[in-house]
Amino acid sequence: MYATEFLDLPPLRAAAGTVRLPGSKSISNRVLLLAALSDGATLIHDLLDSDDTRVMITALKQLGCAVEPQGEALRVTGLGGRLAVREAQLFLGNAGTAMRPLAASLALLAGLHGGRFELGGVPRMHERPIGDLVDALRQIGCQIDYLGNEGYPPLRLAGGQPRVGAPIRVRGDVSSQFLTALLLALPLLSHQGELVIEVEGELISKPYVEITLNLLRRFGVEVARDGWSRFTIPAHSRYRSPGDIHVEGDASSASYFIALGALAADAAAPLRIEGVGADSIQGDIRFVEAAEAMGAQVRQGPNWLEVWRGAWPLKALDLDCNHIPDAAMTLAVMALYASGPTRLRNIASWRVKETDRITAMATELRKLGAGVSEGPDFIEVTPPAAWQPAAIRTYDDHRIAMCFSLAAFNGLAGARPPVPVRILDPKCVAKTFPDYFETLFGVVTTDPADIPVITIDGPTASGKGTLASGVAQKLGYHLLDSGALYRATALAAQRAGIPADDEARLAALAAALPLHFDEQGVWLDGENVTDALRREEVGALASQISAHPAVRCALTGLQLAFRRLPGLVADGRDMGTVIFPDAPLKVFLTASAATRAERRHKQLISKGFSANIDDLLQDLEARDARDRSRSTAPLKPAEDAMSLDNSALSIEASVQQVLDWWQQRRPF
Ligand SMILES: Nc1ncnc2c1ncn2[C@@H]1O[C@H](COP(=O)(O)OP(=O)(O)OP(=O)(O)O)[C@@H](O)[C@H]1O
Ligand SMILES: Nc1ccn([C@@H]2O[C@H](COP(=O)(O)O)[C@@H](O)[C@H]2O)c(=O)n1
Repeated sequence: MYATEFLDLPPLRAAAGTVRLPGSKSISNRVLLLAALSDGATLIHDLLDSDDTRVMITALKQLGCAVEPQGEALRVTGLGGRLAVREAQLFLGNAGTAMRPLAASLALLAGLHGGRFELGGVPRMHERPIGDLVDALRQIGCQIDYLGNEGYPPLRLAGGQPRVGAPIRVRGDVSSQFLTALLLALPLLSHQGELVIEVEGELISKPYVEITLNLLRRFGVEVARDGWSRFTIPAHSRYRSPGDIHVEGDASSASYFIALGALAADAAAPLRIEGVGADSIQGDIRFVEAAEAMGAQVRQGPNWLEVWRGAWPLKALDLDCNHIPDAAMTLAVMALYASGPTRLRNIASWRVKETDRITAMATELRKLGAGVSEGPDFIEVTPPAAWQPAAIRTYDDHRIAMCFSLAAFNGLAGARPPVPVRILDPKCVAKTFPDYFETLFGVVTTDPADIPVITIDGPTASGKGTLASGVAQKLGYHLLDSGALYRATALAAQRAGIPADDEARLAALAAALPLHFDEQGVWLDGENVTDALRREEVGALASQISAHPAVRCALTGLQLAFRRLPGLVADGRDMGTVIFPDAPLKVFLTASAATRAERRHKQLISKGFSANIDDLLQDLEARDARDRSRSTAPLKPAEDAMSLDNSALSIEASVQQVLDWWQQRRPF
């Protein structure tokens, strides 16, 4: 997951490959609760692992429910409609799919068995209405108090005497989650008799209620429905665990990849999406129809989709989106690529989601140059006449972050030059799709020249690696320690007994190095050589063999391959001059020889190597002299490099300086 302050997406061009979707959030949290209310154990497969499911799991554990991993699945041992814990304070983050159903279930359980529960979340959760649900629960005798503002969480659920009686009336035109919460919880009271729920107003987001009914059925509760206005829970309904249950992929998350296929995949190599398809029980699967109406070509199987570009530009749309409220946000970004204005109607629920999504989408789309008009329940988007680079605010709303990533394809819509897109606070995607951006980068391609590179060159022990790693971490970029490639060649040569002057054999060795990098370090032929590479004699040998042009040539392709999305920070001697001469920021890092010898001394001692500071000083000066004087790719600043002497600068200050320079070069 990108836990950076922002993530810059360079202009993207094409998409192909296969995406495996994470589990559906709506299904995951409903299944967790139903499993917890049932008798016996339920083994849940393919559950979504995200912020919203984590708060639900934590809450269930606090309530005394056993939730344990079993292989790749999660085993939930239900409480059988009883209370194991009578008092708890539950933090539910910003998860509406946890807050509403837990509020209903715990209000009933607290009344039936005696209990006291407080439910709260992040500040935005305390701005999301829950009054209609509370009013419905009070009709049957639940005792619920508002601990903050009337009509909003946090809530206290304590006491009361829930009783079956007249039909329970609930509003259906603000959020369908109120009805879902009642449907999931009321079987707890059905030992007293049949329960009837009557919906006031036009029920919105009906497909989500269908998911609820479908899952209740899987857990043994058959709800009868009369249109969308009257629901009957039979007397003596009991939650029965189905034993095993599979969570299908998230259809709302599929929308970003369906859109991606429509924008940037070719018929010869469609984008394949696995986890949802024609058999999906999620309403957002109907996003497929909307995407097709805009021009997408789609082939589907029971649990997969293949999507590629059909009409181009996309066709403008005027659509009632009440049935796909979440996925419809993706349409608003697809609208940037349409032939005219696209109007999305009947989306008033956007205003009470993670943020006021109508206002947020309008504000951010305008930043890209789109014309946008909005009303209480609609948004109309006119594609930009001139695209602008934009830093997209995400409002702690995962869907805003994910759908705006699609704006990075503006080059396909004729933006000249194509503009990058900055996604602020990209980690908000953790709510439903923690590795969304990694998944995206796995199936998109761009012109390598569009992938930004920051080069950091300089003499031995000036702090290049430390600086490069600090900058890469802040930007979420990949890291290339090119010295490690020369050191690995040196180590392999030492082990193979190849002399330092045998250029041909050394080059052949370098060209076929069985080298692999991961979070644990550098692996040579399956052995972790991270520490071995740092030995001084390996560095000295690396300096000798790196003077051979054939060795340098053999390692060039490997270095270029590090230029991957979303960007690269590369350190070495010739990063800015030879390997990445087009890098938009080049830094030449220096420090006095004495300072560098002292730092290297400390570094070696801390790794358990013995070292003498005078010898180190001599060695590093000799190494620098050789690196500077060789004929191929000598150590020198690129003409357009920024010089940084960090002799008296802390690591943090050095990193900040480079980030400041980088920021000045960015168009945001
Ligand atoms: N600004 C700084 N202030 C103090 N110490 C630093 C600073 N920058 C780096 N160091 C320390 O100096 C040592 C050498 O740094 P580093 O390994 O990053 O240098 P390098 O230039 O990459 O070396 P090499 O030439 O071997 O690749 C490390 O122990 C690091 O923590
Ligand atoms: N781009 C590069 C990087 C390194 N070298 C040579 O390798 C030696 C070891 O590098 P470290 O950065 O790990 O110390 C170095 O002395 C250089 O001779 C290079 O030539 N080009």
